[in-house]
Amino acid sequence: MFRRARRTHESGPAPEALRLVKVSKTFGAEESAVTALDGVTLSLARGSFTAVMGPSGSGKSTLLQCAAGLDRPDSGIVMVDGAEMTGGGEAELTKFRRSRIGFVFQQYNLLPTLTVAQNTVLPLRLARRRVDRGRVREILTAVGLGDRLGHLPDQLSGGQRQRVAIARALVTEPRVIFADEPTGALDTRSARDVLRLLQEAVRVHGRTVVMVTHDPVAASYADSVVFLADGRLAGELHAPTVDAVAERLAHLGDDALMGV
Ligand SMILES: Nc1ncnc2c1ncn2[C@@H]1O[C@H](COP(=O)(O)OP(=O)(O)OP(=O)(O)O)[C@@H](O)[C@H]1O
Repeated sequence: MFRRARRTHESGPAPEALRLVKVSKTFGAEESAVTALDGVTLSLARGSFTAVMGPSGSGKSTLLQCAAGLDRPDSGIVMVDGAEMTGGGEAELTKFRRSRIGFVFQQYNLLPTLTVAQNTVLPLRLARRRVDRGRVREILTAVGLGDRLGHLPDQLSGGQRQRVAIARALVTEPRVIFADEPTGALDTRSARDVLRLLQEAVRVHGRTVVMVTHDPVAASYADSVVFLADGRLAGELHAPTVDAVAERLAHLGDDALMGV
């Protein structure tokens, strides 16, 4: 069962959208075991935009997958919007994801035989929720695709496809949107459009966004950056600039090389 956390004082800190407590995940067994996450504890406020960065293999995608309920940690607790996600069965987890979580992937993950509008409403259909066509048109217009509702994905550019994916993530009004390298396959200008849309989801619509990226420019659109190294948190940077992020990343590399 998903347990709802008891309310604490009204005047307490900003409500949390996401909390991870000592989350660990190991792949493989014995000699071939790889600890991808090693006791990660993290708390993100509602309405925040956080980038997750770190060297290749540091556990970023695993963190996102576990936090989003796409994978299960071996131990630890994941709470989304005050409800614990790590307890229930598969059906319950799916329901939980559909109601509270949106996803944006590097390769868009659109269904090729469905139109832009049909791809966008897919999460509503899967959750058997009502489709408000006016609202769908509004969301697609907001991402700059108001005149592409009937197009198929292969009639769109990469940037346009990613904007459909963002519309699809927004349509269920999720608490948290997880984005795994959302600009990894895009040119600079399309990447900027996508990052601005994610920023707008946070600033205008109060969503919480967690984005894995390798790119210091992309990370600079976030409110803060958390760094991972060897499956552990390795620092945080608020109001990140491109230079500050790049410098911190370079030092993470040094630490890894020195085996720190
Ligand atoms: N399904 C899996 N089976 C076995 N090992 C895995 C699996 N997924 C991840 N790993 C291992 O766990 C570690 C962390 O991987 P993860 O993909 O989370 O890192 P990452 O920081 O996202 O890397 P990258 O930046 O290269 O995408 C790596 O050593 C990886 O090889």
